Amino acid sequence: MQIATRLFVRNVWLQAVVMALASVALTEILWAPAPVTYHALEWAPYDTWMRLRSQPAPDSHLLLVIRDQASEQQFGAGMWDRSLPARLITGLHDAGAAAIGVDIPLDLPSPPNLGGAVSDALLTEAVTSAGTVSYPAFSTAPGEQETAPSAVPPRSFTPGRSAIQPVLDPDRIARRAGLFHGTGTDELPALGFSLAATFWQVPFDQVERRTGQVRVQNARWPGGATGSLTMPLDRRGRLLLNFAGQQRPAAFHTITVLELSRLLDRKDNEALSTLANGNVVFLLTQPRTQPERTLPSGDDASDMLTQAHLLHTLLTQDWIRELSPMQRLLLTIALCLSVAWMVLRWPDWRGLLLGTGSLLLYLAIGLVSLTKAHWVLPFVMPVTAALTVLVATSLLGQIVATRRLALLEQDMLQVQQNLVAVREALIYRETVVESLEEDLESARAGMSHSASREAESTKFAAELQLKIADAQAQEEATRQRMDELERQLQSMRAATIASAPLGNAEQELLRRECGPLGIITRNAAMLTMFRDLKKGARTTVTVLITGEPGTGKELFARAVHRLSPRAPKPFIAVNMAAISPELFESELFGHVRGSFTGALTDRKGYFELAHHGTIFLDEIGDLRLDHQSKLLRVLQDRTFYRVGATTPTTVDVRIVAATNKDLQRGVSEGWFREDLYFRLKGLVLHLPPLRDRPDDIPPLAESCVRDAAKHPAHTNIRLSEEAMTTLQQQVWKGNVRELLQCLEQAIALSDGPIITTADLRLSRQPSPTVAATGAIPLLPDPAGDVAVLGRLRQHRFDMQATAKSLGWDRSTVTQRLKGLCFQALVESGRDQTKAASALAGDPSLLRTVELKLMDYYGHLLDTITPFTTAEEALLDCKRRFKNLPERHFKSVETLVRQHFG
Ligand SMILES: Nc1ncnc2c1ncn2[C@@H]1O[C@H](COP(=O)(O)OP(=O)(O)OP(=O)(O)O)[C@@H](O)[C@H]1O
Repeated sequence: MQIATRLFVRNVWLQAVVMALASVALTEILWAPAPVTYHALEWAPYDTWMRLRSQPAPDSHLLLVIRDQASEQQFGAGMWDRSLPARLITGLHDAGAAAIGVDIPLDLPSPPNLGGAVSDALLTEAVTSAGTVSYPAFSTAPGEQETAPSAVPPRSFTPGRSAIQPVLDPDRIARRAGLFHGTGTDELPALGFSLAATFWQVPFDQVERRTGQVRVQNARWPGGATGSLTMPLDRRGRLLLNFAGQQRPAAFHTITVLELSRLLDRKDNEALSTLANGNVVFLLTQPRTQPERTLPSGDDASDMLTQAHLLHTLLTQDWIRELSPMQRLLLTIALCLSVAWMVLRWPDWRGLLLGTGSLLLYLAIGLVSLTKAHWVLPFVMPVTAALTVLVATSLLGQIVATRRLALLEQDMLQVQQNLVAVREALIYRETVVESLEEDLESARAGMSHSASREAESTKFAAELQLKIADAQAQEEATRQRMDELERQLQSMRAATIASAPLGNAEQELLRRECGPLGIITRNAAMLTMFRDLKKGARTTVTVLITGEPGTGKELFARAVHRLSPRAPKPFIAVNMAAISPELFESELFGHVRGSFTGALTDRKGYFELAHHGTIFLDEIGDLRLDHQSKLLRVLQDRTFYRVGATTPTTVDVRIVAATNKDLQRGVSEGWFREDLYFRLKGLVLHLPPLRDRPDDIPPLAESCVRDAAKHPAHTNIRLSEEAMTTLQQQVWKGNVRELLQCLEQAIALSDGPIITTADLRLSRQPSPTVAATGAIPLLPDPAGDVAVLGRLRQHRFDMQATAKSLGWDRSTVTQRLKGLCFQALVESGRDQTKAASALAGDPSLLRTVELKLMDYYGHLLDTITPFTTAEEALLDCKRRFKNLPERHFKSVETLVRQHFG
């Protein structure tokens, strides 16, 4: 479960997939109870397009013979005697009609008053002798009896009995027609399809039926060309209709029954041939009866008319295609996936914008594909699922961010624990190496004293050397592991710093707003000040920024300008302390030509250069009193005289001033004019020094290192955790400027990708920890032991790093620490914890020092235990600890005597 959560929290793609699938499933469930609304909305674009598109020309091979008022006046208003259609069919057949469709169900007999069996016989004879007539089979089952293309081998059809029922969608609109209806021996072709096949002269055994399509081989077109064609059907064998015109009979070529009858009466063979020869003729002779179907245009139509639209679609071969359910589902998932990914990838307003943009793009593609390529893309499901995913993913983004942070902290803790364990292992390995080296030294010393056992001693020394090499390799491996863990921890820290939002939402927002202005801070007081700055910037109020050097006064002054409506106009920064007194007026207010020697041309002063913009009067507290009065005038009414000018100049400038002096004190001590002070004191921002906001050190340092990493020379450069701690402990008198300079130097000097404490070169300014704890009363410092201890603490008792920073070899540092440990043990009455804590200074280093101390003392005890007297033991210790500074050997002596005493 834990693993799955971690995987989910860390993998944006996984989150996107889960969100997309969940949203699609949810949307399916939500729409399930409302199929009618769903269908109406889903097909709204298609229906609208069918209604509004420019009307395609009717197919020239399709003629509708319709029953109008004049025909009814002539032949009666109700059902007609079937001898009339019999006559029309024979006439049309004789005129060369390729196929004829009639709307009379021949299965049902005529009523006796309309000719009865005689009329039926006449019509049957006409139909049979024409051989190309299709008519509706009488069926009691209305509606949707279409069948999916089955595995039943294709049957042979002849024109004749056909089905005319359209397919109704759940919203009762007829948008499709099946090509076949019924099953098995009851199966009939749709009348429109039957007529098309007759028109193409396709024997029905040439019709191949497959899932999703019907293919017709050897179709013959007017003019003699032959070929095959494939009709795209849906899974249930239905063809989406491409309706002709306004979906009324008038959309086709038409002639009335009366007109046709008259042509036949007149035996106008030429006119008849023009109308019928080679064409399909639809005879609509029946009075309007129910049921009438609703078409996408909203018009009602008889089933025969719907068949005419099917025939029109087949003859024009202008198919409208739709996706299979699986394709629709995949498309919906793909859209949701892209929306979810964008929202998760950019968890701010950009994600929402891009997500919404993708949705709108999809809708646009859907409309273009329908109207230009005649593909119907799904609409309701993708839109609702994408909207669901947009909202749900935004919420998930927030939850995941919090969870990710919690996991990161958990991981960090784990890595920290590993680091502690590896550090301890390193200390152990260092000690092993050191002890072996001492043993080797001692063995070598022993060799010179007893020449008789020289061979044995040499062998022992060689063995020791091998052991040392092995121990050193292990130490190196442990050190590498530690470096790796430190790097890992470092990157986690960076991630936490970068991603951890501030607890307070308003402050978090302010923190983000600071970023683009170059201001990096997480400090609550600074952020509150930035909020005031933002408000003040919109007005023209004079802003006075105070604070120690390097706290960011100029940065804030620039922010005032950039957040004000004057942002596009100039920002002129003037260092008041740097202007020479003689040129003060000329620099600030400008001069006219010839006003003094060297004034060769007219020149604008800073105030004029800042016209409509902002003038930043830096170091205003350093202004001389006489200059203060000159400045006061311009601050009062924005008017001044150029040097040598007789007319005043007026400017429109926003004034921002800064100083690191206490102007209030200046007023009371008389070196700053009170009236000028009050003039400047519009909005006062006092920037706290860095020591009062240590929480700003990590983000400032991170940002500086991140900027450096953009440079190819420093790719992947990082700050070690230890270096970061050192930075936080440092007193930064020069505030942010000094911190940044220190880091820039460290970046330039660092040898590898990790900036270490040593790279910071902070030795001249020891950390408060060292400074505060450096004076260990037990250790007089004639030989610099305090300084060495300070350096050891600075490098967290890492011998190698300390030695490197001091420019010594490691064993010298080891001997110093060993001596210090023995001395501390003596002073603490052999209380190891007390001694270790006196040396560690910082509680976080206690464990490391304790381990070292225990090892050193243990080794001493191991050395002396085999002896029976202190003198004998000391003799051996002299040899074994010969590199220990003499002053520390005294402590060894004391410890040995205490042991035997
Ligand atoms: N909050 C901050 N975020 C990022 N950079 C900062 C911040 N504060 C100061 N700096 C940087 O520190 C340096 C000094 O800042 P700035 O010149 O604004 O300080 P100042 O108070 O005007 O100094 P001085 O009083 O010496 O003129 C600049 O490089 C500035 O970009």
